Amino acid sequence: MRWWPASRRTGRRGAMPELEALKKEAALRAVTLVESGMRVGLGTGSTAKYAIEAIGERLASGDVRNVVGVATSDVSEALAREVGIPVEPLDPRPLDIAIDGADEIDPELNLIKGLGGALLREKLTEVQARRLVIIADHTKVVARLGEKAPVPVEIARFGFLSTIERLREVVPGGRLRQPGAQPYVTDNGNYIYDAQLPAQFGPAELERQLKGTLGVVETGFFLGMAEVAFVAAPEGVRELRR
Ligand SMILES: O=C(CO)[C@H](O)[C@H](O)COP(=O)(O)O
Repeated sequence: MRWWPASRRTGRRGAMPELEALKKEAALRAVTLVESGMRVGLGTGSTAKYAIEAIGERLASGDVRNVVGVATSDVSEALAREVGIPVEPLDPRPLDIAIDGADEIDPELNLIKGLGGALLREKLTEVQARRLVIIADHTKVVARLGEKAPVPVEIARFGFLSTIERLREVVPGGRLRQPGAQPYVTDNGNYIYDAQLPAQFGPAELERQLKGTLGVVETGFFLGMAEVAFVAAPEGVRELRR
């Protein structure tokens, strides 16, 4: 584990609320790993947004050249284009690096992702990255997954009530994500079921059971995928490795 004192990286803090400033610090640290010519997986969420903006700034200043992004959501693709990052669709070639946020990070760097709704495209993209770099503020670090966040499970719309019944046999607690009158719809046209994790469970076994449930498209468990996490706290940015 390594620390960078906050003052050495960003100097004076502005009026940005503290957590936002921390997310940005983590993002800026990760973006130093982007080099000219790289194909970069662009994550989704309020932390990944800072990384996308910073990559755009590095391209605009000429600090790096010929960087191409592969976006994990429609929102991130739009932002990437806005800040001048050329975007390509995902194809079978490996990505040099992917930079993304997370909802929870355990000591083994297993993750819960998908509270932002992009888990399927994130997993499809990031599994092809030579390095998955996670950026987060310190509130995302937990001793065990499920401490604070549910695990989002993307499910097909067709027959979703039946799928939820089957899911409840695996994880009794949980609910369909429904921010308003209608369920939340992912970029892929699916719904999300936010499953409350039992107190005792093995993430790999639960992932296997969830993936084996008819109607489940993908889960927000990202197990054994992240190489490093840059976690920003008031004391500085910690580098966590498995
Ligand atoms: O997995 C994600 C989106 O699907 C995000 O990376 C995750 O929800 C963290 O988001 P934020 O940086 O806004 O806290």
